[in-house]
Amino acid sequence: MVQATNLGFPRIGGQRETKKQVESYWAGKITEQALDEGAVKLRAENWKLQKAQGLSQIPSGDFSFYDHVLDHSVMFNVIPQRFRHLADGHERTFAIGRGIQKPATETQEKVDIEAQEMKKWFDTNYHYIVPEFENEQTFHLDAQVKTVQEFKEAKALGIHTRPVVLGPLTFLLLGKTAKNSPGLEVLTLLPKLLPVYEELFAKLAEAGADWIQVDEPCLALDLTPAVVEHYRSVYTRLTAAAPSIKFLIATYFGRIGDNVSFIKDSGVAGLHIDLVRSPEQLESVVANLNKTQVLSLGLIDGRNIWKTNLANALKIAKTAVEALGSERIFVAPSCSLLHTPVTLRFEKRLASKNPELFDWLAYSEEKCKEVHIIAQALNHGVESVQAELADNARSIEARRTSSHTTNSAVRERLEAIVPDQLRRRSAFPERQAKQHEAHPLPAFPTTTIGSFPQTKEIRLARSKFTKGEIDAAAYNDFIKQEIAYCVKEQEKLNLDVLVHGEAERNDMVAYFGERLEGYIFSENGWIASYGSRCVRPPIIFGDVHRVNPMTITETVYAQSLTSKFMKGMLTGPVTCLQWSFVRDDIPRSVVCTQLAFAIRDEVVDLEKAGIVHIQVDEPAIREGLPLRAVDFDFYLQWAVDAFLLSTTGVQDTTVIHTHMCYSDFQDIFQAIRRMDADVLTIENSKSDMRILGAFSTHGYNAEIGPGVFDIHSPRVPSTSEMKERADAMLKYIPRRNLWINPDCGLKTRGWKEVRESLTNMVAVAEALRAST
Ligand code: MET
Ligand SMILES: [Zn+2]
Repeated sequence: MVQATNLGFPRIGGQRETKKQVESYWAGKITEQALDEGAVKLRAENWKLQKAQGLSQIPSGDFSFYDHVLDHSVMFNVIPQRFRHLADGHERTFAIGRGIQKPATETQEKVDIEAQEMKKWFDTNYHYIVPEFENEQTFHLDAQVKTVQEFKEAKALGIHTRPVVLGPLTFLLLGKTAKNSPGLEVLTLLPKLLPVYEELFAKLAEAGADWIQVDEPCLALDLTPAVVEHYRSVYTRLTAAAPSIKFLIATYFGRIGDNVSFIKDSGVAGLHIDLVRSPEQLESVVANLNKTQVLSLGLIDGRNIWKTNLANALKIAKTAVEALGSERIFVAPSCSLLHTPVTLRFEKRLASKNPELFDWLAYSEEKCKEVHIIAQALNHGVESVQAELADNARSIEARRTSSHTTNSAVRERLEAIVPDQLRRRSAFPERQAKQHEAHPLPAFPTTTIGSFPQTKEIRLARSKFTKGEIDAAAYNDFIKQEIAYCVKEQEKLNLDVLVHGEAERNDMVAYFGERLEGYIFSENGWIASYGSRCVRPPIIFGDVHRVNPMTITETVYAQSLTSKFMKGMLTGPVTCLQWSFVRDDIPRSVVCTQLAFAIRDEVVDLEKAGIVHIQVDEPAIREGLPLRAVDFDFYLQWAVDAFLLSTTGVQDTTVIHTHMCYSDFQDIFQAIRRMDADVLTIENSKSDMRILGAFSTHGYNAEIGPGVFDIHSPRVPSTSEMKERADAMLKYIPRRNLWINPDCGLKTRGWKEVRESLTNMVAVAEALRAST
């Protein structure tokens, strides 16, 4: 029998219950016990729901309040030095993720601990907390052993689950070394780490687990033969130590490639591969399995919201069944459904207002159903799911032939691109001279990345407006007041290049999507981004184009309130692409170019309206980088071209800024240079200056503002700590090129901390100017 399985279910809850509870807990509104009870309830619902959709292998241990990588760090006692004095429990886990700051009281000294570094999870917009290892690292299982607990919890409900564990190699490879342990090779920690994994697996076996899913997404990366050799020895050892357990190694987000070589003799019982991203790998993987190993087919896209073409998926599955036999086949989503919204059940508006498009969608719940249908068809013949397959075929055909997805004017404009549309008029040095002369600024100019606190009041006004409780005029007035307030605050802070604060934007991509043709919006399509934060990616279903200006009114109004420079703020084409659910019927590069034209039109209009500084954010450009080096160039070519297309329509004196955050930029260094921005503000505050080394070695000559403080943490950075960072930056960056700014937008923070942080930040610039 082919098994219908899943790799992981979203943990946020169909109506973001987890997010709401975690945030209430942080705010002191609910107790730790209530928080735990909420989670128990949600896990039970998720398991039951997956069962009801017909899955036979359901994951457990995939839940998390904050981040599953952080949970593994905690479970294995990988606690950075600065958090070790805190008692174990949620409080400490959250502290590692968010940092903590408490004022001194009579009985207690002040607490001020920086959060642990956060990074993007492979090529997704999910962020994980980076494990930090040191030379003297010890590992042991914590008292809770979350994975075992959750397995038992499901068992008590009568649901036998497949526990999910992050594999030891990926866990180590995703980590970084602590400051006190430079040069530590993380894989040398394996001998110390593996006994703890053995203990964990023994505990799971004792609790009754038979299959365990071990996630090793690093297998989709380019690995050296030495690392693959580690895979071989690690899994040979782990499987021998747990003979009653069947291990399923899960890879996803790309092809396993030659790394598959260790699987055959490693003792593992099965392998999961992503056949959505890399359908071509099926044959070679089949050839590399031994005579009993199971192949889990990732046939349902875990990264997107479109219905699966079940006929196609079934065809692939049948080839696999013919090769291996049905006992050796699992059907599954391509990766954990963490990256897909929970259920279409609450998409009421889309269902009634846009039934055509609604019919094309499948969220996690519906994807579980698709897995089941494929397994049924394989086990009991297509007749057994005739109606489901027919309905799916009808829906796929309707989307394919819909008249709403193509626009011939857009297609023609794309055909007509000429090279001049991809370059500025002069090279950077010449532009810089002209810009400094035409629009002088003090040395070490200060600015922010764009957003200011999205307060309760702002959210309330927006929600009233959306519900029709206030009209557009009232809402626009409200936004104007917010802009005025934000401008005034920045003047008081004495910042040099101001922003309007983005009060009118719920989300930096959705805001533009709502103003572009080709996009549509869900009501409840939330996915986890970091910690408790969720995002609701807009959906690109058709050819994208701009009908009207999108940001001119707000920017021009903001400029009218100040004699300082007002920076226009736009989201770049690659980020719009990356943070949307993108149509899968034309290449991503084409969609990206369509977006680039829309942004280009806006940039040109901002310039016409007298705006001198224009920022086109591309925080997601690194995130879109393919996982394998051979695929880099192709992506970077079209992605950077799209950025250039969007930004080069202006005169030399117009200052183009871009911003990037939370990724390893070293890999795309040449591409960043080719983007040819005049000013690059980049996240750096938690990365220990690693990026700056690359900027100086590779000779980056444009202006740059490596963030001097981390905006994800509620703590207020002191002037001295930021000054220290800025001094270190000056070792790499010439004085005339250094900007002083936070590492990202401030929308998640409160005004009080923002004021305090920026006061300290402006003091850094003043101190730098005073010192020669
Ligand atoms: C994730 S990057 C955010 C950039 C945006 N302009 C902001 O300030 O919020
Ligand atoms: Zn950012």
